[in-house]
Amino acid sequence: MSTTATNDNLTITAAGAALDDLRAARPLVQNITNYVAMTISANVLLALGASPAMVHAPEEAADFAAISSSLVVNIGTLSESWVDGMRRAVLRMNEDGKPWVLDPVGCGATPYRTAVAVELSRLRPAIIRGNASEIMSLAGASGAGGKGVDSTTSSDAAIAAAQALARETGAVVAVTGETDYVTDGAIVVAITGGHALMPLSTALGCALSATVAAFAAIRPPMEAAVSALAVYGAAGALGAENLAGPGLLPAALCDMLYGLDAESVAAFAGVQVMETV
Ligand SMILES: Nc1ncnc2c1ncn2[C@@H]1O[C@H](COP(=O)(O)OP(=O)(O)O)[C@@H](O)[C@H]1O
Ligand SMILES: Cc1ncsc1CCOP(=O)(O)O
Ligand SMILES: [Mg+2]
Repeated sequence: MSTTATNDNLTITAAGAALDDLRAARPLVQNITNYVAMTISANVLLALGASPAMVHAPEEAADFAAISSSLVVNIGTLSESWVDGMRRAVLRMNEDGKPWVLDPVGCGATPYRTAVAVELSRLRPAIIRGNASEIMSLAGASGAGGKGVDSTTSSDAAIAAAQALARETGAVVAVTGETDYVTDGAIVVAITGGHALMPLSTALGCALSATVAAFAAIRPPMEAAVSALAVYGAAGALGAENLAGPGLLPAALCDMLYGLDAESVAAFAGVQVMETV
């Protein structure tokens, strides 16, 4: 595994290679996620070739972190005991030098949710992945909008906030929408793919954050985030191709992730390095 992301690693070809490596490694991914997202996140990870486990109790969250390759922390249906489990798990991951991903679901919707998202973002996540309203709110940017857990803002409008958040936290930040963007505060990478039906099926963003955690187990943060978004975007585009609506999309997405190869990733998604500050 390379330890630094150069622009050579931030390509659609590198994303296809990362998918092969992920299937070979079969990492154990701990998920502290919400009630809505648990089943689709586990199915997406299994279809990709990773091993999911949903473990959030404060009594065991840190012990499970000790045996996991990576962790996703998702605040979708948070309560104080869950947040206690999150803190314990991330501290253990940090102690062991292993990556974890933050999904700040609904950041900005309530003061409690925002405060927890801000606190977790300062605990050194490797990657933060959210929709445009969540990332702008977490960055303290004006005009974040947001409607509960849904974005009311385009990802294009959130690029500067994502860069600022990356600089402030040291995390790689992935902001998703019609076009996805990944930044370490300097480089910005645009990822195309996906389908307009995806935001109409609940928890596909959460399952994407779990996917980002799986790739973080085998790649450094920039490359992990870009690869995960490209692979997921290709599977989403392929899966939604002949559907009448969003109902069957989660199943189609899993089928496409299961069968995806590097050629299909390159055909149905794109990766473009936009700028280096
Ligand atoms: N209009 C769109 N066109 C294509 N893909 C989209 C669109 N909106 C969201 N997606 C995709 O849906 C997935 C979830 O992203 P998003 O809807 O932004 O997150 P969340 O569910 O957390 O709000 C990502 O893979 C993203 O690229
Ligand atoms: C509907 C809902 N309510 C609380 S968490 C959640 C799922 C959100 O999933 P996503 O962020 O992937 O749309
Ligand atoms: Mg979300």
